[in-house]
Amino acid sequence: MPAFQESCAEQIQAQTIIVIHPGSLYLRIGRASDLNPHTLLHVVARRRLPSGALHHDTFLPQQVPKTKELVQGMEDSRLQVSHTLQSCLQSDGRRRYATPPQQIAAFNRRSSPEVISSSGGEWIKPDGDVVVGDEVLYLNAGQDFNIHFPYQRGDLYVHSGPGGSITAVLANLETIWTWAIRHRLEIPLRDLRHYKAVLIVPDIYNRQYLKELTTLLLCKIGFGGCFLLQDHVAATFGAGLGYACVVDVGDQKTSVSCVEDGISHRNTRVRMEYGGGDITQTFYWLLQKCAFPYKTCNPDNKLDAMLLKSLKESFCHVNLDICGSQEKTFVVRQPKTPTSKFTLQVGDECIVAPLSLFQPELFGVTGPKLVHIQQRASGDPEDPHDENYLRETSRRGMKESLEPLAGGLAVGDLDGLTPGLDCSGGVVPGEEDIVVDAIDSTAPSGGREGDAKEFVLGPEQALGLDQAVLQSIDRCPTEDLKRKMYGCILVVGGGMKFIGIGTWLQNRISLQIPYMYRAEQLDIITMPKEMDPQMTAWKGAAIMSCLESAQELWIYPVEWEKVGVKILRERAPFMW
Ligand SMILES: Nc1ncnc2c1ncn2[C@@H]1O[C@H](COP(=O)(O)OP(=O)(O)OP(=O)(O)O)[C@@H](O)[C@H]1O
Repeated sequence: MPAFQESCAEQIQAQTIIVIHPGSLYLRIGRASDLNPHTLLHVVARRRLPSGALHHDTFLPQQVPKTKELVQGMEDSRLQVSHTLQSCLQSDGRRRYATPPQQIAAFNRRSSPEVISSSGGEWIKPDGDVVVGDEVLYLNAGQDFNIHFPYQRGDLYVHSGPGGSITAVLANLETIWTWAIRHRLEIPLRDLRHYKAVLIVPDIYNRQYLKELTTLLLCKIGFGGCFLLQDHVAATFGAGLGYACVVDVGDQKTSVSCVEDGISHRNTRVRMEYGGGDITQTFYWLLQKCAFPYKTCNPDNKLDAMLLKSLKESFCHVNLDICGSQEKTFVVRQPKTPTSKFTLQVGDECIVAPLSLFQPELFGVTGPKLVHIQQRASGDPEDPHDENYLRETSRRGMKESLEPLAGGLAVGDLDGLTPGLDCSGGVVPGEEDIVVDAIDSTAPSGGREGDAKEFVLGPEQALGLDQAVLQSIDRCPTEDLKRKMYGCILVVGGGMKFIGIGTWLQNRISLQIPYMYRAEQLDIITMPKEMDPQMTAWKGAAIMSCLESAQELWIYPVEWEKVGVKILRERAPFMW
C-alpha cells in the first residue's frame, strides 16, 4: 500500500478505537486519534430508593480517628522532615531557614475572610435518576442521591456497603463510561459495534476483575473488540521508552514496576495505598496546625475536598529556595452561601506534605497503608489449564527425573515442560521452589507467593517511595537489567506533580543506590516528551493500539462468548 494510503487507513482506524483509562479520582477517555483524552471525575450519583440506605463515597481518602499514638507518630515524622529541610542548602549555597509554625499561626488567627459575593450560585436539580462526572459536585448533599466512585486505591472498589457488590460496581462503570462516550465523544451507543476499546488496567491486576471488565466491554457495552493493557506498559509507550522503572503516583495509590520491551516484570511490581489524595489530607492536617483560617472546612464535604485538593496543587512544591512564610489567598465559593476570600500564611508545610511520599508515616491521618504485590492466580473453573495446573503437573511429572539429582540442580531442565504429564504421585517437600522458578523465572524465591514479605517494610509497616523504587529494581532478574533501570526512572500520574520533587527523588535514590551501580547516570523523567504525566499512559495506549503488531491482540465478542477467559492466555499482552 502506498505510504499516504497506509497513514490514511491508520488515521481512520485510530478514530474508531476508544482508549479508556479509569482511575480512583479521574476517568480519561478518548479516541486513539485525539491529541488528549477527555478527563472527568470518575463518579456517579444515583437517586436513592425511598427506603434505600445512604452511601456517599468521599472525594478525599477518609480521615481515621486521631489517637494519641497516631498524632505522636505523625508529629515525630513531621519534625524529622523539618530537620532534614533545615539542614538543606539553597541553590546559592546559603542554609535554608524556616518561619516557626507558631508565628504563622499567629498571623492566620488574626486573618478574617472578606465576603466578595452574596451567593456562590445554585445547586443542580437533576431531572433524571443519574448524575455523572463533575456535575456530581453540584448536587446538594441533602438530595436523595448516593455517590459512588467505582475505583478506589487504584483498583475496583468492591465493598460490603450499598452499591459495593461487583455487579453494582460494574453497573456504575457502564453508566459512567457510556455517558462519557455519548456526551463527551458524541458517539451514539448503537454505533459501538463498529468501535474497539483499549482498557488500561492496573499493573498489579486481579484476574477475576479483568475477566468481568472484558465481559463489560464486549457483551454489555457492546464494543466490536477490545484488549487490555497494563498501565505501566502503556506509560513506557507514551514516554517513548524501551525500558524504565515506572513510578505511577495517582490520587490514591502509588505503584512501581520495572518494564522492559513491553513486559512488566512481575516480581518487581508493588503498589502502596497512598497518593495525591493522602498528600492533600496531610497538607490539611499541617494547615490546621497553623490555624487554617477557613475554620468550617470539612474534607468530607465534596466542594471543600476539591478546594483542599486545589490548594495543595497550587501551594505545595519541593523548591528548597523558597524559605520562610509566604502569603497566599484563596476563595471559597459554594452554592447558596456567600463567597469569601481568605488570606493565610504558609511555610514549610508546603514542602513537608509532598515529602510524605518518602515518609509515609505522615499519611497516618488516612489510616494504615497496605502494600500489594502480584498475587498468584487463585484458579478459575473456566480456565483449568492455568499456571497452577502447569506447576502442579510439572512438579509431579518431573518427580522421577529430579529424584536422583541434588535439590535445585534440575532447574534449567524444566523449560520445555508442557501440561498433560502424569498427574499421579505425591508432592515431595522442597520441590516446589524448583519448579515454580522454572515456570516463572521472576517469581520470588523463598517466602510465600502473594505476600509482600520480600519488600522490606519500614516503621508502621509502610513503604516509602524511594524504598519501593530501590527494592523493585533490586528484584529485576539480571544485573544488566538492574543497571538499566537505575538509569531510567519514569514518573507518571498526577500525584507527584510538584516542582522539584524529581530532584528530591533523584537525591534519595543516588544516596542509597548499591555501590556497584553508582557509576550509572541516574535519570528521572517527570515530564516525558514535555507531556502532562497524567496523560502518559493514555497516550501510550493510544499509540500502541494503532501499531501493526498490536492487531493480533484484539479480542472479538464472538470469541469471548465462545472461548471465554482462556483467550486471555493467548492474546493478553502480559502473562495471564
Ligand atoms: N499540579 C498538580 N500538583 C500536585 N498534584 C496534582 C497536580 N495535578 C494533579 N495533581 C494530583 O494528582 C492526583 C490525580 O492523579 P491521577 O489522575 O494520576 O489519579 P487517578 O488515576 O485518578 O488515581 P489512581 O491512579 O490513584 O487510581 C490528584 O491527587 C491531584 O490532586
